[in-house]
Amino acid sequence: MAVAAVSSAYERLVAEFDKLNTNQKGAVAVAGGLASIYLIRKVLAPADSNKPTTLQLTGGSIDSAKVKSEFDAYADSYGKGAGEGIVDRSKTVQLVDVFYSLVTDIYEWGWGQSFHFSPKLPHKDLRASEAAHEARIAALLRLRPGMKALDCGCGVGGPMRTVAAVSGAHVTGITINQYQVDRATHHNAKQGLAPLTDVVRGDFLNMPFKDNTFDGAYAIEATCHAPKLELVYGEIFRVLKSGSYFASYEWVSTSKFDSSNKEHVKIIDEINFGNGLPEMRTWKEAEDAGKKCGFELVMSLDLATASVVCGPWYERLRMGKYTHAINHAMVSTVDAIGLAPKGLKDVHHMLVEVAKSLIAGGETGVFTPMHLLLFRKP
Ligand SMILES: C=C(CC[C@@H](C)[C@H]1CC[C@H]2C3=CC[C@H]4[C@H](C)[C@@H](O)CC[C@]4(C)[C@H]3CC[C@]12C)C(C)C
Ligand SMILES: C[S@@+](CC[C@H](N)C(=O)[O-])C[C@H]1O[C@@H](n2cnc3c(N)ncnc32)[C@H](O)[C@@H]1O
Repeated sequence: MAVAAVSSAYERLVAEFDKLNTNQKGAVAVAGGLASIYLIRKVLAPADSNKPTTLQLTGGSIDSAKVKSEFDAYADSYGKGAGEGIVDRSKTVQLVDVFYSLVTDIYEWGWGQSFHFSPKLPHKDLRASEAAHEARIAALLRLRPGMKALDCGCGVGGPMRTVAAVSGAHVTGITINQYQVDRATHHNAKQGLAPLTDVVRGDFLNMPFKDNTFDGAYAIEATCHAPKLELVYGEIFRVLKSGSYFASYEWVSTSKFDSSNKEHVKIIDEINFGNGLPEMRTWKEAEDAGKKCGFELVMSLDLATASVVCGPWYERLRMGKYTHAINHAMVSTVDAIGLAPKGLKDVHHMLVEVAKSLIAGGETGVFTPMHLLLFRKP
């Protein structure tokens, strides 16, 4: 029956195609050719051969048979009440580890090796704008050759490779997720940055480094995962040498957020769920957390509103909405025919939805993923 339906649809298409004039036939052929090339590259071998293909998507450190049950347990850990976030905060670190096993391949496949947003720069493409956002960190920390820097929550290492390459400093990255350690180490070696980088698996609330080890530290869109900001800022303070700087691009709610506005609360709830966040802090709470740990506040600035020459930070997500739909069809297909772990389509669906919530957070202005905080250890 399905075969008959496909064959009749095909015949109707051929009949419609026959009715077109020569120019229209040419245009359809070119469009069809380009669409096929896009799909073949994405499914079998994307342009950047370091990216996983659709057929290579995994559940990270999670056994493929357990992806569905781990995702369901992750989803159940979020409260249904307004603004609740992760109900049992003591499970945050473990849930974040699961979250990154579930999303890391999809992020690399659909976004790249830097798991953050960046302001788009004039006459610069996405990669150049991303690199500039990362290089700003090296400048703020005054890094130079011979120094040792810490990347707190390093993902698969996109930012650490830029920071090491532009500054010549050595960068140690820490992430809670073993799969990310393996990916980051692989990319570092492949890009010739092994001598200037190290990646360790560990909890940034309890880091395996001695007091006063680093000449600078940074966190890009990562400390938002801590159950309490003071816990991670306090650890960073401990491992930094005195006189050195800590820079963070923080995920926070802005002054426009109104906790009595149901729409605002819904947007933030959805952002928390689709991004593995225990809760959302205000920009003021983030500033205060750093000061409470002993840091001097040197700079506090929302980069989302500081400069929007080439459109807002969420434009890349808005532009990608058709690609996300095609991606969803591809992931659902490989999931259904058993070529990807069962449950991966649920993970992808969560990301399709969170893209909309992030755009809503940006459009209403209640949320920013790039509030720059620069602290100094006295
Ligand atoms: C800092 C964090 C992650 C920030 C971003 C890197 C990611 C936030 C939302 C992610 C995505 C949303 C939609 C996905 C799309 C449906 C899929 O087909 C391809 C990947 C996405 C574009 C994905 C990519 C990464 C994000 C933009 C958080 C976790 C603190
Ligand atoms: C959104 S990713 C950002 C990664 C990287 N900074 C980048 O911009 O590409 C957040 C990172 O924080 C890490 N992380 C979250 N909680 C952590 C914890 N308790 N200890 C160590 N790393 C953690 C995650 O594993 C992930 O690597």
